[in-house]
Amino acid sequence: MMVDVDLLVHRGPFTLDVSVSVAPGETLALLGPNGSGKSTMLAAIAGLLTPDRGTIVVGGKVLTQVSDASDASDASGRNSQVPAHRRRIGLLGQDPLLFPHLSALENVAFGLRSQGITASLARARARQWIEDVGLASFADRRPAELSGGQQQRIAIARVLATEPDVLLFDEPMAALDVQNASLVRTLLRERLAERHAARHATAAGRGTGRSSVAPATIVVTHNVVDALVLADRVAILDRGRIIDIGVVARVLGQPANLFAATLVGLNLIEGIVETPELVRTPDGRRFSPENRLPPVGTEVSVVFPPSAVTVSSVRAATGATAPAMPNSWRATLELLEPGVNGIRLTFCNDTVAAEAPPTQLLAQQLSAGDDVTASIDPAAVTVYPRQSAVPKVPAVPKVPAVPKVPAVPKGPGKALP
Ligand SMILES: Nc1ncnc2c1ncn2[C@@H]1O[C@H](COP(=O)(O)OP(=O)(O)OP(=O)(O)O)[C@@H](O)[C@H]1O
Repeated sequence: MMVDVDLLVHRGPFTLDVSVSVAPGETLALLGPNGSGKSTMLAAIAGLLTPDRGTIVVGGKVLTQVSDASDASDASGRNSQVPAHRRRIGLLGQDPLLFPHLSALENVAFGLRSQGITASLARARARQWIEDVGLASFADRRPAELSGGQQQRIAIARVLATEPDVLLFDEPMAALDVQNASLVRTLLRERLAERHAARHATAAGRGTGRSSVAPATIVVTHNVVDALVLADRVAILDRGRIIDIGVVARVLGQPANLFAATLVGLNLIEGIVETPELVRTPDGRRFSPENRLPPVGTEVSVVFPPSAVTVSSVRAATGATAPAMPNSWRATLELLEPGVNGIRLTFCNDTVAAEAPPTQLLAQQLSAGDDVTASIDPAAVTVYPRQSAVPKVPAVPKVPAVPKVPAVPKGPGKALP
């Protein structure tokens, strides 16, 4: 179902101030630095905390309405807060939080039972869901007899079985090793695609019949792979505000802020087009990329990979004066650390990073504290107009698409480790 969120939350000196809508069947990945307010936003949507002001509307039904700093349940009747357990919102964090004394099957059936479904029907549906997450032969085990990845898959079955109107995932893969994270991610993608195929549950004869509209999904993550695999749109949250939102390819493919750029392994500097061939940055760097530039005067983002930056010792440079050429600048090496494709170099008072093969650094005997000339390959520089404000991109209902080849085997005897 469509979820519309407009929130103001104060937590000590921190303020969350966000407004976002997610369409039925759409998955929004929420990315942002530590402490930017991602979990606070989910907690408010789930009804676990009352905002200082704002509204949360799901499928046209008002779940939270707080018009000022007064208590949400005040006597005036203007404000309202539907309790968390009556929200039809499925919340899954990095901890599966299964009941330890119940079997996997009973855990999944529990949520259905609490919706008033009879014991036998709840067990039948729970068994089907456990099959769907590839753990049919583990149905009678208790959580302590399951691996972390298996427990998380049972938790996914539990949350999906109740057919919530909104799904909230708070770093669901964060506690898993790489292999299990990949399995759970694939499983989530497939099960979400199924959920998003409208009326899937009803057509399959195991839905409650109430949920003919696909849920809106929000996934909080620090992992760019989660966004690429699961999301239709990405929102970047920074210090309690959404600083960018849009389709995954734009927000992560043409990053408009340092956080998104760093996440996808790129440098980003902001500048202004000074001449048809030249961009100048506020700190005086000049870039002359090979590609055509936007019109003179346009504020732009200059983006390039660390591997496109080469450094040479100023000691070794001939006639070493301040570099006058575009695409190069003086810097002081701060840190040398292992990188993805070599040694990663960072510089004093600079957000730019470089990456160089160890042999190149050894040949120059470079170490922290050395003054260097950094040069950039102009062919590797991308320049595009700067995103000045959060773009108004409407939530777009997703076209249902169920993957043809399930990556997670189903049914007894095919359970994954
Ligand atoms: N229970 C609380 N009481 C007071 N302040 C809190 C509470 N929980 C979180 N905060 C503060 O609210 C701000 C946002 O925290 P939140 O957990 O929402 O961020 P986050 O983006 O989810 O961070 P992370 O990526 O580290 O999980 C932080 O400044 C944090 O210190």
